Amino acid sequence: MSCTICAERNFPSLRPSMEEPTSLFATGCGLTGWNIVVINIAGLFVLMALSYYRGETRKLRHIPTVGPTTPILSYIGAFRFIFDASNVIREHIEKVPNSMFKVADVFRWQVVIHDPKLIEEVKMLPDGILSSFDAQNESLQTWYSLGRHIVTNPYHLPIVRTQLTRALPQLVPAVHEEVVDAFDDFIPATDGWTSVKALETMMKIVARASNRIFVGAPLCRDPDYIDLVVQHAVDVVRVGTTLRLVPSVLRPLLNAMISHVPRGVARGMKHLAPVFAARRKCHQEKGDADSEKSLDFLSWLMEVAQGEERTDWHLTSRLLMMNWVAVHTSTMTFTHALYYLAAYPEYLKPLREEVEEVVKRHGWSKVALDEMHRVDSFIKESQRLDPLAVLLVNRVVLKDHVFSDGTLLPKGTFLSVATPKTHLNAQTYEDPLRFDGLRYAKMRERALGQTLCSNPDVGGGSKRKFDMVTTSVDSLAFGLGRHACPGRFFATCELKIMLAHVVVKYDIRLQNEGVRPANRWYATAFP
Ligand code: HEM
Repeated sequence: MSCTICAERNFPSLRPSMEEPTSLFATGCGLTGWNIVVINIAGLFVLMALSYYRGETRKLRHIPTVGPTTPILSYIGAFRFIFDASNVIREHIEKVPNSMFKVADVFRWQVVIHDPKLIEEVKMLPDGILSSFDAQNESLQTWYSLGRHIVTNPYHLPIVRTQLTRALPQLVPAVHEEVVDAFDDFIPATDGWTSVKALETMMKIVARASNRIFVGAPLCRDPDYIDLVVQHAVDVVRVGTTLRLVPSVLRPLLNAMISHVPRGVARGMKHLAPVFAARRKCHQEKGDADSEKSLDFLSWLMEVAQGEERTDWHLTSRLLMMNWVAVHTSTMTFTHALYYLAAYPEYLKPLREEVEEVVKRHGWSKVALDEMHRVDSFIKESQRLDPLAVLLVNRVVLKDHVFSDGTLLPKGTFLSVATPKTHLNAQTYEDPLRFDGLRYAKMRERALGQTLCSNPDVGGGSKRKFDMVTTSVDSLAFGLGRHACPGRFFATCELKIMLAHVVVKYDIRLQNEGVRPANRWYATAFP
């Protein structure tokens, strides 16, 4: 797949190859299509019998299904779900428009909610009824693939929510510097067009920019470290998806046999141990009052970690996990936006004008990013049409719960929210299938105009309502409710800097001009 960043201003060109899939999961697990089929067939029969006799089908009989529900036949649906989840979900929404439904995943039934009223209910339900952690663990066996210390002690979450988000005004210039350097390294300026593999190149740029605030420079530029953080995430997913195929009693053994994760942590320690040692030494000499203390995630982790979490091994594994949640998600999101930009180059001019005008007034700062409404709108519109997954907001029901439409979801049910229904709702979004890069900027202006007309003193709510960081039933790309992505404030800054840099520095076009490469999904893509 391809885009080009071009000659007009002596700019280089960015042109990813046509064969490159847009879904990381398609290649990311390191499994070929046939491997996936063989593994799934092997696991299929064991799980089919187990799940059927565990009575899951019986317990969820009252939830409509499109297609067969009997054992064996339901697995035809499950295989379709793996390779064509997006269309399976859309078909279900069309055929069962007024109620939740269930789809056969290879490993279980998955109940899908798409009615906006019920999605609001999901958002409000407490962790005691709907668990996000159990859903992550179930999908990717995080207990094994990441380690139980991460699952049982998620102390990184408040750090992402508070320290990272609050430090953004200080961090933005550093992220901008890293983005500029990384683009110069990977797509150096030339007089002509340069062909670039988008996903692969953006992955390295995102990994560098993210690690500038995770571990700081110069480590964020070390090619072996960058290769490790990208590869580690792939290993975690490969291990997690494979472990799901065997009964729980066999998982510790299989994990010990197939996991590369401990090897990844050991490789990471080679890079990180000297950094930890230097930071500890500095702390011993200067104490808490050190005014030159590094402002990065590693420092916050070292400050907050308790007990065994303070060891090099635990700190390294937590930093690799942060890379796992941050780098692939941001790369996928940015690559989609880049493809839209390449497919609709008419947006280059209005985006460029906005960036140049705002940067002239505020420099490359957080204030400037907050004023880049067109850039924000462009990425958000891309997320609306191409979120990370067709099903998001994954939760496990911990206690039997009756929804307001009278549907009972028994304990143990795996539920998700379908993105197409609300993201493509014609009542919210005019001409919803069309890509309109300035859609949210226009919606914001309209709402702000109306609010200011009715009361010139208000308008604060409208100001942020259409921003990328704001989650709602109509904008599910970052999830919803108390477990909505806490890293979205940082991710938004990083991706806006990247897009703003691309539009002022490059021209861009697709190898196959005007034709946006088709998406490829593995199951529902990212959890
Ligand atoms: C564009 C980039 C990103 C996208 C689209 C994205 C999307 C998501 C989604 C959909 C979820 C699940 C939300 C839910 O279930 O309701 C999530 C969770 C999470 N994300 Fe992100 N994410 C991105 C970047 C990041 C970054 C950069 C970080 C860290 C700096 C991060 C940290 C996390 C964490 C820690 C969770 C788990 C939250 C919890 O369990 O409460 N994400 N993300």
